[in-house]
Formats: sequence, structure tokens, C-alpha cells
Amino acid sequence: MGSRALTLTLNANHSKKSTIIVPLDADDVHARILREARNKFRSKALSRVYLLGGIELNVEDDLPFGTTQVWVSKGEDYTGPPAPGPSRLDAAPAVRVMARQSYIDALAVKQLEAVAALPDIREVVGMPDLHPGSRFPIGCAIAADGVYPALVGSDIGCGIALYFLAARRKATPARLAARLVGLDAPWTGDRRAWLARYDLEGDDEDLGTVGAGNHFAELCDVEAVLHPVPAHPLLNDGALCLLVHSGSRGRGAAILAEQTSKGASNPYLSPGSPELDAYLAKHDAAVRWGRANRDLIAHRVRACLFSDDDQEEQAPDLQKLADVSHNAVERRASDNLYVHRKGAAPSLPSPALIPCPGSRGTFSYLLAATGTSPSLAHGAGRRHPRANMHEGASSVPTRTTALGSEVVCEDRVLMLEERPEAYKDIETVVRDMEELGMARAMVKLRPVVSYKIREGAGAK
Ligand SMILES: Nc1nc2c(ncn2[C@@H]2O[C@H](COP(=O)(O)O)[C@@H](O)[C@H]2O)c(=O)[nH]1
Ligand SMILES: [Mn+2]
Repeated sequence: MGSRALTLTLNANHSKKSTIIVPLDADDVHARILREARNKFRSKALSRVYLLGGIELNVEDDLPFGTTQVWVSKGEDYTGPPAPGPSRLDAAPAVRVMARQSYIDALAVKQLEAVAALPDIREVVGMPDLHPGSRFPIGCAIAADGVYPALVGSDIGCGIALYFLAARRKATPARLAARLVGLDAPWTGDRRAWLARYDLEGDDEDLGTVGAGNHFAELCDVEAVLHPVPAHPLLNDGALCLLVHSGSRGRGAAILAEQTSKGASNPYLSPGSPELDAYLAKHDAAVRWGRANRDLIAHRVRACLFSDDDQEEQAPDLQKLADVSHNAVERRASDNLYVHRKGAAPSLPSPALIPCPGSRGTFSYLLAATGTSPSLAHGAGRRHPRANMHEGASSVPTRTTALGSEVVCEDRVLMLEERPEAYKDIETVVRDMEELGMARAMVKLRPVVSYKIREGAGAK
């Protein structure tokens, strides 16, 4: 007769797990589990065994077919995850797109509908920045019983942070752009110590670098405070701020590749499974890495701008106004669903401040979530696919934008693909969210210097 692997989880402390092998024909499975659990967790008091969802396994019961995990308790009630809902072969949830005037590509809606038809999907919402991805759409939030890693995508932990730099800007955009040097080279500070502050280990050379694609560090002026932000009284008209958009620099891609290399192109990790726990541990570390990276980029930019011998502008303490990861999954406590966000900003806990960038040549916004929608747009969203931005382009676009800002980008392809025209109209995207009661635009930001990459940086 065969046997099966069974993961035992301590009901009182889910981080304590142990895997045992149980013969398929064992008729004393309850006693075996408790014997092994008492031994492995060194507790004679263990007396009850629960199946996923909290059904108790009795002394005379066999293990139901397909059981891979049980929770062992000293008598207290079950604390594990809820039972998954019935598998739905029938109705997929309706797809909602939170947009009135924003351009929405039909392919993106088709992609959302395909996602809604996947097993165990409960809620599918497109934001006004919704646009097609290579397989799954970008600009959406998807709630499911378990986790589909491919719906979070490869740049786990990518996000946008906003920092306050100075009460007002003194130098011209060109002068500030010239000061942003060395940002693509490894940071020479104590990388281990920096990562330790985020509960991470390592000495990663790419820590503190922006990366390629549409990642950027952008100096911006406060063009207008549309509504006062009481939590940040320094945020006044004319203040100099920094927007940083960057992710986990290849770490998220490795985590996704590990999942898809097992055979399935869109693997599903069931609630309560050890596979899901393992994925979430790595995912959470990538999210923290992204945050550590954005903070270090901000620290480096500030060091470039306010050098010690520059008496004209005194370096204020770096103040973080907002930091939101838009590629991540979280377990929602209210209904135990896993909310996947691929290019969507979580808007809870309220009151949340959320940066919403437009493009290198348009305004960006700081939004306040109103608490009515759990997710918001994470930017303007692409209007045209990257490949289309090369059509009819005979020359590289100018490095000075229509708003008078400077672009530091010595990569011709990026200069073309990231043109402001590649993106939807940010004003419409923001207005849609305001009219639908999702968010309020608090601060309007004017780009001053958009830093992408200097020559030969070779960023991923
Ligand atoms: N202010 C700027 N915004 C930009 C720039 N390049 C892109 N963008 C916006 O950021 C989001 C990020 O999208 P993601 O899906 O890659 O995370 C994008 O939708 C644009 O609206 C820029 O240089 N400056
Ligand atoms: Mn991003």
C-alpha cells in the first residue's frame, strides 16, 4: 500500500510545521498524527486534530481523500484558514471596470474576463488605468480563495513612493539634472545594515538603483495643494518632492519563475497549503526589498542634491509622504480572500495617501483614498503598447519636455517607449476616480527632472 505526506501545523503557532508520512491504509491515523505531533512539537498536551476549515478529525475517522495538511491543538478552537468555497464550474464573477471617460482597451477587458473564469476567483475589478498585459491585464484587483502568482506578475513589490525634499526649489531643472550622478552604480554604504532595517539579509549590489523599463526617480515641484494634507504640513505650493517608482529588481521575477517552472503556466496555490505559505514568505520579502530600495534611492538622490559643501540649500530630513506597492497580494481579513493587485494601489487602511504618476511629461498627483474602493489606479496606465511607440519615430524625443522638465535617460529605446503620448490622460484617470467617489486629488505635482538611466548603466 502507498503512503502520503501530511503537513502538521501547530494550531497555536502557524509558523511551526512538520511533515510526516502516513500509510494510506492506516486505520489509526488520529493516534498517529497526535503521536508524531507531540514528539515533533514537544508537547504532550496536544489532543485535537482539525482539517482545513476547522472540521475536527475524530479518533475513529479516516483522513479524507486529498488531505495534505492538518492543524493540531491542545484543546483550543481551530485557528487555521477557512475552508475554500465550493469550486465553481458555473458563474464567473462579473467584471467591473471603474472608469467613465478613461480609454479602456477591449483586449484588457477580454483578459479580465478570462481571469474571472479561472477557478476560485471571486471578484474582478479594473481601474481606470486598466490596459492589456502580455497575458493578464494591468491596472486591476482580483480577489480569490487562494493565490495565482502569475496574477501578481514578475515585479513583485513594485511601487511608488513620494518624499518631501525641500520647502522650495532653487536650482533650474538642468542644474538639478546635472547633479544626479552615480545613481546606477552600486551604493557604497553599508548595504547589509540598510537591508536589516527592513528585516532582510544580504549585500545586494543593485540595492538603491532604479532599474530599467518605466521605473524612475523624479524630482517634482508641488504645483498646487488642491486640498490641505493635515498629516504633512510642509507640503505647500512650491515644495520640492521626489517620486520614486521601482520594484524588487529581478527578485520577483525569480520567485514567479520558480512557480511556473513546476509545469503549470498559471499555477494556483490553495489556501492553507504549504506551497502558498512558502510563496507568501518570499513575496513578502520582495515587497520589503522594493520598499528598502525606494527609500535608498531617495536617500541617494538627496545626497546628490544637498552635498555638504552646498550651503545654499540645507538638506532637510528626508520625509516619506507615501509609499504604495502596486504589484502584490494580501489576505483580506474581512472575508479571507486573497486580493491580487497587478498595477493597482491598495487604498486601505484609510486614510491612505497614494501617489498617482502620469508620465515624464505630464502632471502627477497625490491622492487621498475615500475608503469606498479597496484599490485605486496606480498611474495613468499605458495607452499604446511599447512596440507601437517605435512606429514612425525617426529621431529620439527631446530631453526637455513640454512642461519644461529635464529627462535623464541615455537609452534610446526607453526614450521612445516611455514618451508621454504612450500613456493615458492622467487628468481623466484622476477625474474618473473622483467622480466615482474612490479618491480625491490632494496635491498636483509638476515634473522637474525625470531620472531613468545614465549611459552604460546596464540596469535590469
Ligand atoms: N511621473 C512619471 N510617471 C511615469 C513615468 N513613466 C511612467 N509613469 C507612470 O507610472 C505608471 C507606472 O506603471 P507600471 O505599470 O510600470 O507600474 C505608469 O502607468 C505611468 O502612468 C515617468 O517618467 N514619470
Ligand atoms: Mn510598477
